[in-house]
Amino acid sequence: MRVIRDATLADGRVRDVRLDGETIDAVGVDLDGTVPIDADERLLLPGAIDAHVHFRQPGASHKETWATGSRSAAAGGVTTVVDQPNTDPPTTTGEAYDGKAAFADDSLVDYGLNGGVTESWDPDSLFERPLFALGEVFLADSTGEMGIDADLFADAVERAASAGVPVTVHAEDATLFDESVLPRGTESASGGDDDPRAEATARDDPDAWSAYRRAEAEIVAAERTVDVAADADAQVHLAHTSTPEAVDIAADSGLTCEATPHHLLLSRDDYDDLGTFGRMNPPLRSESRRGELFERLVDGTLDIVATDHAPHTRAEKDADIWNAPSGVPGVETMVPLLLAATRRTDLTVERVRDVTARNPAELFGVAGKGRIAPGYDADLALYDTTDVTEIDADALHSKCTWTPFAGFEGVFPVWTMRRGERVWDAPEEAFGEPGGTNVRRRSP
Ligand SMILES: NC(=O)N[C@@H](CC(=O)O)C(=O)O
Ligand SMILES: [Zn+2]
Ligand SMILES: [Zn+2]
Repeated sequence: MRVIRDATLADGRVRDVRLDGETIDAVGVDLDGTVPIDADERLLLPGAIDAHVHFRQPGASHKETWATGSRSAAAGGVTTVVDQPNTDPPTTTGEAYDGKAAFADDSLVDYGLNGGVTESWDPDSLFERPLFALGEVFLADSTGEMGIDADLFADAVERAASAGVPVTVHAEDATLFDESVLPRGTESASGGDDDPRAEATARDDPDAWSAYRRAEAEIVAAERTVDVAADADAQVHLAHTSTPEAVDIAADSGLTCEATPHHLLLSRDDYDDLGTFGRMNPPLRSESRRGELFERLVDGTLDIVATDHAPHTRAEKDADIWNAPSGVPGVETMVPLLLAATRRTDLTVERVRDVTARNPAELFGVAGKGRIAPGYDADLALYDTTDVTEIDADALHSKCTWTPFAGFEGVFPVWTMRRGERVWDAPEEAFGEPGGTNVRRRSP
């Protein structure tokens, strides 16, 4: 059996980790084994579970594919991804689920597939499939225009609850967006010559996106989601919460929530550098809200970090703020950014382990993942925490070829293992073979 020698675990203990095929056999000191893999006291983390990615197939393979997206994941220490339903066709029927599952065969990492909700969804066939979760359920339009109304949302949450499937929610209330900042003639409320909105308030600077999809729209939608979850007695998770208020609402009411690296590390102050490449939903918030969100990462209030990896091409993003698509890539830079942050903030490596692996596995019930312990999958990534690099878009592997984190510090994995198989070897710049499996297809 192979033994990873002298790995430093997140809590600082130095241990050997013995592998039996795809599984961790033992964690201990001076373990016997035939094939040694030297960790040299570098940091060994459980492979991260990114519960929120958009890998764009079917329908938009010019932005990302399962092959490119999953390589980007592996090169960032992520060994499981959860794909969202706003593809083309949307994953709102059993047939669409099966179609996406065929694309996911190309995945280098393990995965879950979510089901989505639109007026024309087919819950009967959809819930026959092994959904990772129902979601993200869009309470406002985002990429894919899958925003739904309150009644359908309540129905969908009830269906999920009776099927025992968790629900993840994109919580923004479009009726609270500030249309006064829109240019004349763009939205439903805009009229002709008698448009009531003052010319002076219309904006076209990138920060206008944050002014438009303002924080209150998320906070109110989060509150409404709490009520819907309680009525249905459902397990509900708030996706990409961008405000400390929404995190607190979740924490106080039995919901769980996630934050993205971009909402934790970027703010409205960064539009000067990012321009329209900084447009995403929910949008970047004030620097003070960003700081309060980061505090909730550090202090344990936040349940998980997930990336909302939402690639669009450079050409697509290079438009005015009202026409650029929403979303930024992130699956490859999540763990590297968080590990680098442990060097200059109060964030601990144990917390990074928990929010990227242990907690997502526990709260979504992912069998056999999220821990370095006997019986768990050998999903592992090794990091040299003294090797801090400056993030460079050219060195990343997403098909979109850009990152909002260029120039940020990152600690990237030396290698990444998916169920015992090396899927990324940084010194060799070599990927393994596809072979990712659907985490909901195995017996618990
Ligand atoms: N976050 C985004 O701005 N965009 C996402 C959709 C989403 O998660 O809302 C995308 O798929 O492009
Ligand atoms: Zn979303
Ligand atoms: Zn998303």
